[in-house]
Amino acid sequence: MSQKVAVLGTGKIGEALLSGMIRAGWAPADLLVTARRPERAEELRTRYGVTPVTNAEAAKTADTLILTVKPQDMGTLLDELAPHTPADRLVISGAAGIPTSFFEERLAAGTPVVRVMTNTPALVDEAMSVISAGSHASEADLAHADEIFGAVGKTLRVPESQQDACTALSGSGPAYFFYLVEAMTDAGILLGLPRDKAHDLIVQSAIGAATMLRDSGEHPVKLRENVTSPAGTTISAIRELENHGVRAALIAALEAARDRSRELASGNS
Ligand SMILES: NC(=O)C1=CN([C@@H]2O[C@H](COP(=O)(O)OP(=O)(O)OC[C@H]3O[C@@H](n4cnc5c(N)ncnc54)[C@H](O)[C@@H]3O)[C@@H](O)[C@H]2O)C=CC1
Ligand SMILES: O=C(O)[C@@H]1CCC=N1
Repeated sequence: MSQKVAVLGTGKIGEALLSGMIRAGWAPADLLVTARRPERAEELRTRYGVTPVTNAEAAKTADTLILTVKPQDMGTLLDELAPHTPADRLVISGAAGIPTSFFEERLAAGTPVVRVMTNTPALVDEAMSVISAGSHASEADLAHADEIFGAVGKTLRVPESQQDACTALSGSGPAYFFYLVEAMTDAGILLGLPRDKAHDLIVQSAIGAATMLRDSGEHPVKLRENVTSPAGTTISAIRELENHGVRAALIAALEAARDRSRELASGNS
């Protein structure tokens, strides 16, 4: 019998995962979805051929439940699921901050829980998903999570104690790059370029730099040094970045993201 997987709270991340699983060969007939609004559930059925169900039906029917609601909505969802979820279901949480113990305390004793932090490049099969086991999750459970999230990009297993740091780095990471592109495009405007041309120049430079980081085997410092000619243009820009404390700002920013992830664990809204 085929294994059924349900995505509960199918918003941006849930849909990105669902669409990637289908691209990777999962049969839509084996995929269930839940959504708060009926129009959203119908949209998912039309777009992907998956079956919308209630949260309780998903818990009763699916072997694996992937919970992709906001951290602040997780307590309410678990209240709804707990009476209907047998202890042999694999529960995978995609929420920032919430520890596996939060789920273990609210579900039947012994329920296997896996915590995953993915990111939005799941939409283009370039996600970075970081996976950790709760106290009852087996190697087979982790392998199943690897298989699901492997459909949308790379996966990495880490101890749960590192999840908040990973959330700051790769979970939120794409936003920092989008922010940089936005700011550098503004700089292009200041320098007199039309916005669309500035955008294209920066995006292609980002793609080129990202490909070199991934494929060249060189350290980022070496790659940057190769761009930085003596008495040239790049070093003039780097001096301004250092003068404005950009490195320190990035370190502080990621520390703040890590701290916010920790706060979400206590249900802070
Ligand atoms: N957006 C991002 O870049 C990332 C988000 N995450 C995590 O993924 C989770 C989802 O984030 P997004 O997809 O951005 O949020 P979203 O708001 O797009 O999706 C959450 C969905 O859950 C639905 N929902 C809430 N309570 C429900 C319930 N009881 N039953 C059924 N549906 C319910 C909402 O209507 C919404 O459509 C969050 O926990 C977030 O921490 C993780 C990695 C990256
Ligand atoms: O901003 C957030 O809380 C979510 C989690 C990681 C990325 N987005």
